[in-house]
Amino acid sequence: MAGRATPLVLTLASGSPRRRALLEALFATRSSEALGFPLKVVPPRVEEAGEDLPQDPRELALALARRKGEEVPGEWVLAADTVVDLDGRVLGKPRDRVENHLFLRLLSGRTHQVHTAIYLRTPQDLVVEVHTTRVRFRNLSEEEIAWYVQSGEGLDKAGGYGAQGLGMALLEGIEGDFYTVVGLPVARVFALLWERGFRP
Ligand SMILES: Cc1cn([C@H]2C[C@H](O)[C@@H](COP(=O)(O)OP(=O)(O)OP(=O)(O)O)O2)c(=O)[nH]c1=O
Repeated sequence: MAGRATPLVLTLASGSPRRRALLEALFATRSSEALGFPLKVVPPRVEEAGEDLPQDPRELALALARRKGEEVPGEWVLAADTVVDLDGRVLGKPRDRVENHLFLRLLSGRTHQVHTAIYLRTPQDLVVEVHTTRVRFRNLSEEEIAWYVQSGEGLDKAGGYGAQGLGMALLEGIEGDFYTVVGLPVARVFALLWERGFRP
């Protein structure tokens, strides 16, 4: 249409339904516009393991977010990676229910860190940074852990739990941004987009 700028589209380089839902919530005011929804989702195909990856949990999150973002074409591209860090030990997505149980036993009664790295490529620049939130778990009984694990909720999530779901029952407290735990520091992403002229 003459005189009207082409609306900007952000490509989310992620297969995570959580990241998608958070961005959709952020962009909700645009959902009814004839201009179209400013979000496109392209899950990256990357290997999230390998000897060439850093051991340090924060560096690992940064390397993986970068790897995901570089995989996906587009002018405005956002990728992220979330790592659960228990005193330097990385707890990824549990392989199965047995490992999920083990992870929760490790997390029980202790404080861990959740690092979410973001990679934002824009027409102007590239921002790669990591955000950290501290999460404290209650003392969990074996029975409680078994109850949670059988729900299956933790299986596709770093550390084996979802703070936004049933996992809320496991938490004693959170210090920092909640959305960083769930997979995307939304307010920071919003600010970065806004500063660069992208209006969600
Ligand atoms: C700790 C925690 C993690 N998670 C999720 C967020 C991420 O989706 C996932 C961590 O795995 P990631 O590898 O960061 O993301 P992903 O594999 O789900 O998606 P993609 O790589 O395509 O972007 O764990 C929660 O949903 N809630 C939580 O409380």
